[in-house]
Amino acid sequence: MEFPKKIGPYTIFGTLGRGGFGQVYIGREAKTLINYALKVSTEKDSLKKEYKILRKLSQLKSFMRVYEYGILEDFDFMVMELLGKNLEYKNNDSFLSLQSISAIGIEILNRIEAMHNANIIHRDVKPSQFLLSNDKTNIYLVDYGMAGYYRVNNAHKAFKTRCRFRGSVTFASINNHMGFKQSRRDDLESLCYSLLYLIKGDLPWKPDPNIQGFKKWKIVLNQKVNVNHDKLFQNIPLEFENLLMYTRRLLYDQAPNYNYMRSLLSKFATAEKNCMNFDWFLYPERFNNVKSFVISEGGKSFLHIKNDGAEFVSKRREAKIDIKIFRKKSQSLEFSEAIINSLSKKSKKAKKNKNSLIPIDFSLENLSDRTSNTTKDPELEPEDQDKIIIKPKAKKSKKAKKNLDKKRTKTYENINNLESRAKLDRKNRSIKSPTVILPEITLLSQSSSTINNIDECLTPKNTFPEFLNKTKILGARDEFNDLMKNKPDNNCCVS
Ligand SMILES: Nc1ncnc2c1ncn2[C@@H]1O[C@H](COP(=O)(O)OP(=O)(O)OP(=O)(O)O)[C@@H](O)[C@H]1O
Repeated sequence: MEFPKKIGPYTIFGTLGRGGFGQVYIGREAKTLINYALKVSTEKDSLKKEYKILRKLSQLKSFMRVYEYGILEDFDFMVMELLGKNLEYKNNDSFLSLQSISAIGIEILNRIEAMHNANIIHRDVKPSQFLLSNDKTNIYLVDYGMAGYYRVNNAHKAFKTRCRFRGSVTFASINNHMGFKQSRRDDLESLCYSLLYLIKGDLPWKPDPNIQGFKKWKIVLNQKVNVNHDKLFQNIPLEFENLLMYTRRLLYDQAPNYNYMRSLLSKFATAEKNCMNFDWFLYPERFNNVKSFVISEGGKSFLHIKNDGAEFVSKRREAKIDIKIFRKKSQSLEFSEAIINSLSKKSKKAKKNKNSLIPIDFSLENLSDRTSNTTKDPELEPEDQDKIIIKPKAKKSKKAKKNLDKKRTKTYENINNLESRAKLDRKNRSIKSPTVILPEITLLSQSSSTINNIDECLTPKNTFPEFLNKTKILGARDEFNDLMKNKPDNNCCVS
């Protein structure tokens, strides 16, 4: 696979993913030897909006850090924290357990809630956007290429019909298929399809690869609407059906009850710490294809040890570690706990300059370097973050620093000050979503009709524009149907 050898000061040595809007490469910063994920697009300015949104979100806990945006002659690029593998099933992957999937659902729900509280909707939620953190204790939601603001100046954006489809057809909400403007509910419906995919390993609706655009969306819409629910949720706990029905019944600008959704999922994620429900910690033997390890020394220098048969070879220098003990432990839950404990003590240890040992899958796809976490302090104020962009860890002479800065400003334009983040941050803090504690739904039968009488929303329905515009919506649906009959394959923007 061809890829550019160098982007700005980054040496590219692999591809992490390919999507509709460009490529994501793995690159190493020459001076600091820190690995990053670099998203590249040949379409001018196409990454700018995503970068701005990521700058805002990266101030929040458990969101990917983004470091800089560069403009080169042929393409734009964005430098991000390098994360682990995504949760889309590959050929030989064994399916995750219900316990693990529920925990993943809770994690992503937490990310979505935090994002919604920051006035942002994702509009492309799917398992390939769920990425493991480097220590595998956390799940991140990535790719904000389709994201946008659903609320501006504390007012929800107006409802609209005949909108362009956005997102991925398999995981899109029905309202998205219908051409209705997306809001918080659409992210949550897509989350439900993602969880269903993780449970079943597949979804029954299939876009035909030979059919593109408008027609593709029409066909999948029909499949989604007409799917037999008993079959769809066969052998799956009722809570997952409730979850989907709840998100489908949310109104356009209704504040979702994230607590209710979490309560449904938490029935299956029983371990005290959410990450302890993950299969890679519960059943490490299923995931023991770990080929190498990264050892951090006080958060500064790193050793890569390759598992070369029985021999362990350090890439840079010899490691003084009893690998046998480590391997033995890695097969057990005890080891998982050890990781988590070591992580919680990580910052203290870094200060004391003691060694910590973290296993990392060394395949290119999963390759990650914990140093990428150390470039920025997530606890810093956004203003301070700006000041230390790609700040090398190693101490440099003043002259060397000056030369490096000069070189960078020549190569690409840094646009980190595109907006006043401090202002946005203040706004964020003042907006809090209402929390509605609801009684848990107890269902007697598998039929979806049983949940029809339950009203999770305390806000009267007739205050929602969708209700007021019911006639308009029905009209739009008819219009949409007519359009689908007559229109050729265009008016689409999605994969
Ligand atoms: N920070 C990262 N660290 C590691 N891998 C990443 C990172 N960001 C993205 N990837 C990998 O690259 C893939 C594609 O990235 P992304 O979704 O951002 O690109 P895209 O062009 O918008 O894709 P799509 O069209 O599928 O939505 C992801 O599924 C993930 O596997």
